[in-house]
Amino acid sequence: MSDPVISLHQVRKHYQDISVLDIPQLELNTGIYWLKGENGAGKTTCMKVMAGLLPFQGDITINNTVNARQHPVQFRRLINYAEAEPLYPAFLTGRDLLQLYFRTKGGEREPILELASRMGVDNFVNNPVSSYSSGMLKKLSLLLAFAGNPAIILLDEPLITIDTRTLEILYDVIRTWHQAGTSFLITSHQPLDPNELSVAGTLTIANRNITLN
Ligand SMILES: Nc1ncnc2c1ncn2[C@@H]1O[C@H](COP(=O)(O)OP(=O)(O)OP(=O)(O)O)[C@@H](O)[C@H]1O
Repeated sequence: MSDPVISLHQVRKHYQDISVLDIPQLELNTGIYWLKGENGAGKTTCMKVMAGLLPFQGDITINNTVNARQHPVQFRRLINYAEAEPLYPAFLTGRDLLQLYFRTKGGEREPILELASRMGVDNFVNNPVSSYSSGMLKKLSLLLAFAGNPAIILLDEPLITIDTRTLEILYDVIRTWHQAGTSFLITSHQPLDPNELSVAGTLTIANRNITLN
């Protein structure tokens, strides 16, 4: 059997003294996963913890070798995260952010520039993000999530805000990247369309823990 793309061991997260996550063990093999749970269950917190954006207790490892604490730079290059409601410094342009991601995440630029053109991000990439609509911001954040050579991409509510044409492109690019070996963890309050994505498992977050079905 292949190594898990990501494994969590004794992962705990508190906000002040309130416990939000207590995950004894979770291992995901390569695939596309749907992460579901009620409002406030901890989906966003879990993604931010996995992406190395929030402090936590415990261990998270990618590809069985790259540990969030021991190899923080390498770890963050292997996991990308797109926020449900992205916010960026108002004065930056989409192009500034693309350049920043290219520098920090590495990887080939050409596929991302092609995707920018396909998604229509090209049309506004030189404008400051303060001028973007919520859908434009969402498109930019989804585009940035594909930068570099991530082993796993975390998409927080990617299906909201974007128009139907962009949704088709998103499904298509998820399928293409997945065929090339990238895994996905996707939160959505609606089930992922089985005609569009073949899901390896459903993760349910409840009572601070995650179960895989
Ligand atoms: N910065 C914070 N400070 C304190 N508590 C927080 C903070 N962020 C989230 N929480 C709490 O952590 C819990 C989990 O929140 P989280 O945003 O992870 O849930 P979620 O499953 O993504 O919810 P939703 O489906 O509503 O987006 C909630 O009880 C929330 O109030």
